[in-house]
Amino acid sequence: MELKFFTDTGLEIPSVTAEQMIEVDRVATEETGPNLFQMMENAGRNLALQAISTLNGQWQQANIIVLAGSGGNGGGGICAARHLANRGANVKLCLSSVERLKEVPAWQRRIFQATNGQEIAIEDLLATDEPIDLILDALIGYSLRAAPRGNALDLIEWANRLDASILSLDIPSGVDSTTGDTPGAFIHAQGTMTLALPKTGLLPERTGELTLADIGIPAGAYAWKTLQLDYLPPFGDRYRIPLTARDH
Ligand SMILES: NC(=O)C1=CN([C@@H]2O[C@H](COP(=O)(O)OP(=O)(O)OC[C@H]3O[C@@H](n4cnc5c(N)ncnc54)[C@H](O)[C@@H]3O)[C@@H](O)[C@H]2O)[C@H](O)CC1
Ligand SMILES: [K+]
Repeated sequence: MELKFFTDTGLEIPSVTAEQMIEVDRVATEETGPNLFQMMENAGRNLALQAISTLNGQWQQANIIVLAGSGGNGGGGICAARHLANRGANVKLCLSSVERLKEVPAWQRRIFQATNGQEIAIEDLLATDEPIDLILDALIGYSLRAAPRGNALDLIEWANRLDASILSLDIPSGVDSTTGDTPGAFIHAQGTMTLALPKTGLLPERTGELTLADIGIPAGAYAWKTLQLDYLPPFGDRYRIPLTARDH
C-alpha cells in the first residue's frame, strides 16, 4: 500500500523512508543547517504546543507524563517537557534509559533539571495511582530496530493500559516508520506529530490524528542532490498543520 499525504489546503507533501529522513538530517546538520540542537528545539516546542491544544483548555490542571528514550526522539520529548514546565504545566519526565542518553538529549535533560518539572523513575511511574490525562510518547522514533524490549517495552505496555490520551512524537513508538509494520508492542496513539516530512509508514490506523510540524529545515535541504524531493513549503503562517493520509 502506498500512502499519499495532503495538508488541509490540499497540498501533497512527499513522504520519506527512514533512510531518506536520515539523509535529510545529515544534509541539515552537515551541509545547510539547522543543526541538531536547533531542530530538536523546534520539535520540542511544537510538541508542547500540540499537547496544550490536545488538552482543550484544561492543560493547566492536567497531569502530563513525558516518556523519553535515549536518542533524538527522546530529546524532543525532554525539550517539550521543559516548555510545558516553563508554562506552569504539571509535567513529569520518565527516561527509559538514563545511562544511554545521547549528547543532545542529555543537554536537554540538563536544562529540564532547572525547571519546576520533576523526573520520575520507571519503577515509581509503573506503581503510581495518580490520574494521568496525557502521555507524550517520545521513546523511539525512526531508529526502531526489532521489537521493543527492556524499559521501552515496559513503558509502552504501561501507557497502553491507561485511559490517558497518548500523543506520539514523529511516529508511535514500536511502529516501523518506513513500512508501518509492528514487530512487537507499539504505542496506541490518539495523535501523532511527525517532524518535517511524513514518513512512508505513518498508516492512519496507527497514528490517530496526524500533524506535521515545522522544525526549520530550508527548501534547499530537500532539494539537495542526494534527495531531490518535490517539496513546496506547506506551513504558511503556521508551525503545525493537519495531514491526511490517502491510500493510492
Ligand atoms: N530532521 C528530523 O526529523 C529530526 C528528528 N529528530 C528525532 O530523532 C529521531 C531519531 O533519533 P535517533 O537518535 O536516530 O533514534 P530514536 O530516538 O528513534 O531511537 C532511540 C533509541 O531507541 C532505541 N531502540 C531502538 N530499537 C529499540 C527496541 N526495539 N527496543 C528498545 N529500544 C530501542 C535505540 O537504542 C535508540 O538509540 C526521530 O524520529 C525524530 O524524532 C531530531 O530530534 C531532530 C531532527
Ligand atoms: K515516538
